[in-house]
Amino acid sequence: MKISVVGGGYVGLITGACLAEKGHHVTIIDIDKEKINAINSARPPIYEKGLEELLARHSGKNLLASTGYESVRDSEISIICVGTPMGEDGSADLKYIVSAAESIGRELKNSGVYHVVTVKSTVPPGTTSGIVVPAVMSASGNNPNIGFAMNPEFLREGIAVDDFMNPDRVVIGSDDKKSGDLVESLYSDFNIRILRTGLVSAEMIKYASNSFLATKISFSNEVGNICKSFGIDVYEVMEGVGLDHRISPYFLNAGCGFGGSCFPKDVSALIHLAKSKGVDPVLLRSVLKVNEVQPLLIIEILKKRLGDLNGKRIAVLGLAFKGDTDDIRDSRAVPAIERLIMEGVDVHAFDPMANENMKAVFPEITYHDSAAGALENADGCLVMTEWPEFSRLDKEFDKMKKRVIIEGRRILSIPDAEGICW
Ligand SMILES: NC(=O)c1ccc[n+]([C@@H]2O[C@H](COP(=O)([O-])OP(=O)(O)OC[C@H]3O[C@@H](n4cnc5c(N)ncnc54)[C@H](O)[C@@H]3O)[C@@H](O)[C@H]2O)c1
Ligand SMILES: O=c1ccn([C@@H]2O[C@H](COP(=O)(O)OP(=O)(O)O[C@H]3O[C@H](CO)[C@@H](O)[C@H](O)[C@H]3O)[C@@H](O)[C@H]2O)c(=O)[nH]1
Repeated sequence: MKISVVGGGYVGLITGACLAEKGHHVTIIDIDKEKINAINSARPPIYEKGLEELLARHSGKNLLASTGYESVRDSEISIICVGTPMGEDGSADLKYIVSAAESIGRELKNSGVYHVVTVKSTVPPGTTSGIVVPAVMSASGNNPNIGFAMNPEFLREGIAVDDFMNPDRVVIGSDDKKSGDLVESLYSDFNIRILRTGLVSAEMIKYASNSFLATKISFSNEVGNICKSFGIDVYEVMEGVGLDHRISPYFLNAGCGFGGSCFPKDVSALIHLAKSKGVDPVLLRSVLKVNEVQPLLIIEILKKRLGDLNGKRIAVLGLAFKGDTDDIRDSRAVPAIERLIMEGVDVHAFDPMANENMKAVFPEITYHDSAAGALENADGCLVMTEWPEFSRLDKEFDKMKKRVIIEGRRILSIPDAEGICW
């Protein structure tokens, strides 16, 4: 099938590359020229396991990239994957969605070929029918050959290719059968459960899924904080809790909280949606509250161990919002470093992949190429990201003045680290 993917970020690029791997002819459209050039030269603009190989196999062949929307006219499906960032009031900002929908609509003017516009971006319920449909229809001169669908994406960064290729489920929302059927045909050889719903349910499933996962994490963190005060190991507790198949063992890892481009943004958007209808989302508000406080707790523990932090040298290991990515969006390291700077700390940071990205946020701190470099002469150390390579650290901590090590993620394998909530 000929497919146009609009937006070549994490979701669009993975979607495009994976659909090319499935044999489709894909054009990725993005307004960012650098990204387009990178994709066309088979250079991944983001780090994602397996992406380089996919681009090497398909770029310039059945995977093309362009800053123009011309390919839409020739495609049977366009998939909107542009960003829906958090607005100032916590709501989802839909300006990129509107502009993408209008551009798609313009290309479909007078086209006699049936085309389905599919929204994959995370959007509030009602967006596809209330914003995308009118924008496309008006720009296309009310072309009757256009259908609409909503196909939320559940991939995780770091293992995005594997998640896209082997999802737990595919959700396809449509208000007419023909549109949904065409999108479903994209997944015909995926051998997984496909759930067909209306447009608004598909949109809401994404928010409810992310909010539930975020709730599991905040719940574990709260239980962890209680456990720590009793000297109980929350990881042992959650192992026991997660053995109940009604709960499952996943997303119960306590620590310094959830970051990333999705959980904080999507929980905030759902809170905003609830309030707009006069519903008070008590639980979701608490999920965010626990998450805001959690990274600051690690600083409190550090203070208990070291006293006044002013002038102290502190190593921060891990800047990415989780392991296996260079993405720092809403990383829990950000509020922690902000607080350290406020306390007058000399911050020495290391991340295997995210140093460069963090330099744009905190140009004033010192970055190192290795954990050992950051730990040299440090008074204390905070571990903020679950990078697997941190589990091999031990002798490196001997470079510190004294081994005062606080973990925000359960990743170290040394006996003398103190956990944030264990
Ligand atoms: N990142 C994830 O893990 C993930 C997973 C599932 C769903 N989502 C959702 O998918 C959507 C995209 O997220 P992302 O992380 O890929 O965002 P991103 O910021 O990495 O990428 C968005 C891309 O869209 C491009 N863009 C913006 N306006 C455009 C336009 N008018 N035409 C063409 N391109 C345009 C930008 O240049 C950018 O490259 C969001 O709604 C997000 O919530 C993200
Ligand atoms: O038990 C856990 C699991 C995760 N995290 C943290 O939660 C955040 C998010 O992790 P993860 O869900 O693995 O990463 P994302 O790539 O943000 O993926 C989430 O957000 C995506 C965007 O919507 C969804 O598609 C995915 O299904 C959803 O897992 C990270 O900071 C993790 O450190 C924990 O603290 N404890």
